[in-house]
This record gives sequence, C-alpha cells and structure tokens, in this order.
Amino acid sequence: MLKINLREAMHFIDGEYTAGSSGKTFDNVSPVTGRKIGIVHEGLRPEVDAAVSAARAALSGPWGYLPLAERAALLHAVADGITKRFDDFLEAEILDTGKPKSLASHVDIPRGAANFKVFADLVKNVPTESFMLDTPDGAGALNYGVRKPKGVIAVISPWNLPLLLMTWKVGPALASGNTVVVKPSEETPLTATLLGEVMNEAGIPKGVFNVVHGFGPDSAGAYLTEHPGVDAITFTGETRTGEVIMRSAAKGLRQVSMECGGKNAGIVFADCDMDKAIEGTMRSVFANCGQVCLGTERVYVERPIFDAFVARLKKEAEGLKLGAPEEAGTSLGPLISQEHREKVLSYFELAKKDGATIVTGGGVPDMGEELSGGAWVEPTIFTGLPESARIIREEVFGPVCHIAPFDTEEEAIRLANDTEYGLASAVWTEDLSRAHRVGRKIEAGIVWVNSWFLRDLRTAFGGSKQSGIGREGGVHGLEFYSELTNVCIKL
Ligand SMILES: NC(=O)c1ccc[n+]([C@@H]2O[C@H](COP(=O)([O-])OP(=O)(O)OC[C@H]3O[C@@H](n4cnc5c(N)ncnc54)[C@H](O)[C@@H]3O)[C@@H](O)[C@H]2O)c1
Ligand SMILES: O=C/C=C/C=C(\O)C(=O)O
Repeated sequence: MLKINLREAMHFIDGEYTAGSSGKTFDNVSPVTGRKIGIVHEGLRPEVDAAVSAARAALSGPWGYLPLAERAALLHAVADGITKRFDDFLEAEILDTGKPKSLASHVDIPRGAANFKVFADLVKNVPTESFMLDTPDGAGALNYGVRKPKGVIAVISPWNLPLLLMTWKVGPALASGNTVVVKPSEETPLTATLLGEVMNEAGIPKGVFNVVHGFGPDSAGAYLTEHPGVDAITFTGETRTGEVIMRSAAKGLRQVSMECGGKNAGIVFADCDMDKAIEGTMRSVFANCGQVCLGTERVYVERPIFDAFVARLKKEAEGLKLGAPEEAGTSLGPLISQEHREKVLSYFELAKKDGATIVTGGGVPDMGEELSGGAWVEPTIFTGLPESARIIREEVFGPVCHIAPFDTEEEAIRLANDTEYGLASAVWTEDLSRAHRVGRKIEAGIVWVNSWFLRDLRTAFGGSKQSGIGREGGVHGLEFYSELTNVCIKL
C-alpha cells in the first residue's frame, strides 16, 4: 500500500512530493533504539515560498468554488483514506514516536480520521446569526452572517501526538474552506508526509494541503510563520515558542490560535471512587510516557486517603511494562529523544536536591542491549516537596508526578490554581455538588470530573493563562478558521 518512502521524508507541495532545493537533510532517529531510521528534507525559504504560493493559488482554484456538501464529502474521503491506510499510519507514527502500538491504534490514528469527519459534518450544520433591525421607515433591515474561509493557514504542530494534533487543526481549517501549510515537528515528520498521499487519493485539489519539514528558528517554522502570504497561524507547542510565533504574527496583524503547555493538577477527594481515581490518575500521569499536554503532573490528595492513594499508585506504576511498541503488554514507551530525556532527568535531579521522597522510579531503567540507546526513563512518583519546588512549578512532560496532601476543598482549589498555566484538571469525587462547585472554580480550559482525556470534539478546547489563547473544537474552531461577514439588507 505504502507508496512513499518512510526512510526519506519529503515535503508535500502542490500535490507533489519534493526534496526541495535546500539540499539540506537531517536524521530521523528512533526514540526506541537511538538509531537512525531515515532522513528528512529540511525546508527553507524557497520551500516555504512554494508551499504558501501553492496554498494561495488553490484558494482561487476548484477548492474555492466547491459547494459545501462536496467539500464535506471530500473530507469524509480523507477520513476514510486514513482508516483504509490504518496500518501505514500506525507504522509511521510508531517509527517516529516509539509509543506503544496499543496506544497509537486506540487514540492517535482513529482521532486522525475523526478530526476530518467531525468538522466536515459540523460545518454543514452550524447556523450563523441573523438579526432583524427596526428602522424609522418601518420597513426594517435584515442582518445575517456569512462564514468565509480565512485564507492560507499555517499549522505548526508538536511531536507528542503528531497525527492527532496536526489533523485537529487541518480538519476544521479545510472544512472551513481554507488551504493549509503544515510544519510538523522535526521529531515526527512521517504521518504528515503520509497524509499527502491520502489527500491525493481522496481527490483533494492540489495546493490545498501542503507540508514543509524543518526546525523552528532559522528554518521552515520561522519562515512559515513570518511569511506575509499566511493569513492566520494555529500553533500547538511550548508556551515560549508560542510567544515567538505571536511576535511573527503581529506583523500584518495576523490572528493566532495557541494551544500551549500545562502544569495540570489532579484533585482526589476522600469521597472518590478509589479504583476510578487510581485508574484515571495512572493514565493522566503516565500515558504516552507523560508526554500529553493535558497530563497530570501535580496530584493533590485529601489527607485521610493520602497514604493509601500513594501506596496504590506506586504499586500500579511499578506494574507498568516499559518496552518496544510492538511488544505484547507494553504500556510505556520511551521519551521522544535523548535531548528531552536530559531535560526530564534534570528535573528528577532537582527534585532530589530539593529533598523529595522518591516513592518509585527517579532514574533510567535497564532496557537491555537492543534498546540501550533509547530515551527510556522510569515511571516516577515524588512526594514531600514544598509548592515552590521547580518540579512543581514547571512543565516536565515526562512520566512523573508529585503527590501532596490537602485538608479542605478551598485549599485544594487554591493549590490547583497556583500556577501560571491553565490547561486542564482532573477532579475525583462522588459528591455531585462538590463536582460542580470545584469544576467551576478551577482556572483551566478543561476540567474533567471522574475521567481524563474524555474528548467530545464539539466542545471548546484550549487553555487559560499561559496555556493558550482562544478555543478550538466545535463551533469555536470554526470561528477561528473563518471570517464572518455581516450582510445588512435594508428592506
Ligand atoms: N495545549 C495543547 O493542546 C498542547 C498539545 C500538545 C502539546 N502541547 C505542548 O507542546 C509542548 C511539546 O511539544 P514540542 O516540544 O514539540 O513544542 P515546541 O514548541 O518545541 O515545538 C512545536 C512546533 O513549533 C515549531 N517551532 C519551534 N520554534 C519555532 C519558531 N521560532 N517559529 C516557528 N515554529 C517553531 C517546532 O519545530 C514544532 O513544529 C509541551 O509544552 C506541551 O504542553 C500543548
Ligand atoms: O498533548 C495534548 C493533547 C491535546 C489533545 C487535543 O488537542 C485533542 O484531543 O483535541
């Protein structure tokens, strides 16, 4: 089935794969073994120029004239194409990330398809506003809103859920009639590359979907976000990168959507269902080796159940099976890279220096000869740190949490909110009134009660404070990806 070569990731520009003209490449390295698995062509200004030109031209080509129902049907064909090529996407995603096959096949790839279906359906069914205005002559005027595409959208995406997070933006952008230039993370180029093939197979006109590979600064990412031919930028990644991109977007007053970092709290009340709280907290701390922006890095547990909770989480964490993606029973893969492992391990060292109690983990596991070059770390739990410790304040993005006790509901809310981030939170309680009370008081874009990462794509998604700007998902995504014109007709 696979026509493209996963060992040589090319740009996808104007419906064609191309190595570009920069002549520069970089290595794609397996996080599982540390070995080179292929090369990636690096895009510089000429490649970005070509992709943006193709995307601009496509706006006034057949894509620009398609009736909405046909555009939606094409996006369904893209979703079906992903599903048909499920194994190819799985292979590509696993090669890049090293995540367990079970995780990628249940979360990443199905969501890649869903992100096209949901927004294709939504765009057909969302109304726009309409107001009748009284006028002195008594005849009145009719106002109604018309949604139009914004134009060329730059999509800058990260490495942790590469297909899921890229299509989460490309789906609504295309559903709204835009064209896109995607700059996937340099760590994970493959599923975006493969998507080009699916776009062609589905019949998406050339130039509508483009991919340029490369890094951020002085590379494809910076050149794309600075490009005057880009009308809006949607970004997922670190808060500090978001700041740089906002500066680029200021030139020409281009709109941004920012989905950035988090330092999310889990709050476990003594009245919780302990089994649910343990299962959910395990996932929220360790899923994808802790590399989920919505993940819990701070757990606050009501004092009467603190010791029991810590003991159970430790037991579960020690039962996780680290291993290669295809190995049966693997529940935890490696981190994305050696560089990221250095960062995570440096936080472990800081925690130890600050006097943390190591409940479990805290180091590098022995994975045997074959996997010794991979970016492995032990699932880790700390307790006993003051709230001022850096590992409690800064996003680590690894398989680690700190657990602290609390005594009152007010204290738990204060602790959860005591952060410069505001992305997500998970609250564990069987008390319905408390769930509502606490849910509203958490300063975050998303609060889950008795669940985590339970996604309904019609809902608003995004972060408050330094976790982001704006909301995507459902109609909120369509707001960002379209330009609303009010037509006022004097009757
Ligand atoms: N809020 C969310 O929905 C969400 C989702 C996933 C990840 N994240 C966050 O993403 C981070 C992890 O991802 P990452 O390490 O890939 O983030 P990152 O900010 O390092 O990189 C994200 C993307 O930005 C590009 N980039 C970097 N510098 C750039 C520049 N100057 N100009 C243009 N592009 C540039 C990168 O090449 C990459 O494609 C974490 O902070 C995590 O919390 C947030
Ligand atoms: O790592 C962050 C996960 C983000 C998830 C989404 O953007 C989503 O589920 O739409």
